[in-house]
Formats: sequence, C-alpha cells, structure tokens
Amino acid sequence: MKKVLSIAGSDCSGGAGIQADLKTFSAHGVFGMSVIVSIVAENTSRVIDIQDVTPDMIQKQIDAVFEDIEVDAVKIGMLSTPYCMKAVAEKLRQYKPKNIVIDPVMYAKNGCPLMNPNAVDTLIKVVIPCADILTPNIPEAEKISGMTISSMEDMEAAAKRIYEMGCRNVIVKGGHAIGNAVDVLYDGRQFYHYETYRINTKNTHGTGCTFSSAITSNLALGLPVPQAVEQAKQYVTTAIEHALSIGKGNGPTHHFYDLYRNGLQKSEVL
Ligand SMILES: Nc1ncnc2c1ncn2[C@@H]1O[C@H](COP(=O)(O)OP(=O)(O)O)[C@@H](O)[C@H]1O
Ligand SMILES: Cc1ncc(COP(=O)(O)O)c(N)n1
Repeated sequence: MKKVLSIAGSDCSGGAGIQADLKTFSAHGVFGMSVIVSIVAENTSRVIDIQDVTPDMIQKQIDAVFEDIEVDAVKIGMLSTPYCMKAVAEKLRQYKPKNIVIDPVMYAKNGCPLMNPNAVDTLIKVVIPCADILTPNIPEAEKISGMTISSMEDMEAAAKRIYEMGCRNVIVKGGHAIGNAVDVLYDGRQFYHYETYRINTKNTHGTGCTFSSAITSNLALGLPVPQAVEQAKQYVTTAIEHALSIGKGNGPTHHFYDLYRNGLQKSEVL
C-alpha cells in the first residue's frame, strides 16, 4: 500500500483542504495521512475564522509521521503565514521525501483569503524551491510571477517564470479562465496542455485540492509526471461533473470510488 501525506488546512465543511485530500487519496487506493497546519472555520459560502497551529506543533506532527512511516508522496496545501511555511520547509529539507506536490493556496472559492498577503515573499523564497510540482491557479500564478495572465501565451510565460524560481515542474491551472478548462504543465523543457470542456456549475469548492491530491496519489503509485497529471485531470473533471449541491454557496467535488476505478462516465480529456 502506498502512503501519502497531506500537509494543509482543515475545512470543517468537508469540501476542501485536508478533508478533500483524504477523500481523494482513498479513491486512488493509497493510504492517506494528515498534518494540520491551520483550522479553518469555513463552509461553502464563507470563511468565518482561521486558527493556525503553532510551528512547533506542525513540526511535531511531521516528525510523528516520518519517524514511523515511509512516505511515498507529500501534498502541501494551505500555509497561511511565513511561520507555517518555514516550519514545513525546514522539515521537508530534513526528511527529503519524494514526490512533493505544492498547491500554493491563497483564496477560498468564495474569495476569502487563506494566505496572509505578506507571505508571498516567503512562499517564493522558501516554499517553491521544495516543490517537485507546483500547481497555482491563474490568480496565484499572477501573484507569484508578477505578470497579468489573459491568454494561453501568458499562462506559458508565467509557468516559465515560476519554474525559474526553483520548482521542478509547474502547472498553471485554467479553472479561472474563460472557455475550455486548459491546464499547462512546464517541466523546464516543454509544455503539456490538458484540456476539457468547461463544466457549467458553481460547485467548484475543493477543485484545486482534489486535483493536487490526485496528482500526488498518482506519483506515489509510480506514474511519471505527465501521466500523473493527465489522470488527475480526468479524476478532477469527473469529481466536478458529479459535484454535490451541498450548502448555500459553492458545493464540493464528489469522490466516488466506482466512478473512477470502473471508468463509468469518466470524462475524456480532449
Ligand atoms: N468549471 C470547470 N470545468 C472543468 N474543469 C474545471 C472547472 N473549474 C476548474 N476546473 C479544473 O479543476 C482543476 C482545478 O483548477 P482551479 O479550479 O483553477 O483550481 P483552484 O481550486 O486552485 O482555484 C483544474 O484541472 C481546472 O482545469
Ligand atoms: C482549508 C482549505 N484549504 C484550501 C482551500 C481552497 O480550496 P480549493 O482551491 O480546492 O477550492 C479551502 N477552501 N480551505
């Protein structure tokens, strides 16, 4: 059994964060573990409050996992402050796990901030170099790269700029664009494009968490990066197609083991 760790925030409403990550891991047949970095009182409509776990306690959770269990891949989500970022990065440098996927979460789908704006510098200097794959959405890629993104060429240029910051691969996700949902992967040599039609739904809470956790699972299962991303794109598309109208805001993606494993109504990547 492959063992996969999520280091991220807790979404008590179950659609994003650690909760979405663990559901995605289970659907992929890998054993999921979690280090909670922040407790977020949030739902499909709003973020009520955030309480960060202390850097010391974040590090102790990471120690508890790594001193006992061999970890095949790590997904990192919400890191709200420079203190959380430094605490996590220090432990990554100590344990040197394989297959680190980092989703540089900045906002919830309802627009509420999840990362302190003054943490962008630390994100760039300390966190990004730890990533085997970084998965920013368009607004996050704009903040990190310092450029405006309004076309496919811009997505590619931003991916190149972010790659230069020291991650081994970067995927700029097209969930926030208009038209087909196209994600662009850059591995320092070439671009790969992953394209699906745009699903007409407001239920997109947890799409980024689902996508990055699916990539992490696929890497743990031994797939090379381009294939890990391709299968994750199929998984997240299916999870959005079957998203649930739970709550009053943006409903969550749905993790349905049989849909994925048996390929029932599995979306084709165009
Ligand atoms: N309405 C949609 N239809 C199809 N795919 C989508 C849609 N919204 C998001 N995606 C896909 O979901 C994944 C997560 O992207 P995105 O929503 O941009 O991330 P985030 O949650 O970080 O904002 C990407 O593969 C993106 O292309
Ligand atoms: C704790 C936590 N982490 C991340 C997200 C963003 O989720 P997504 O971008 O996948 O909708 C969230 N809403 N809450």
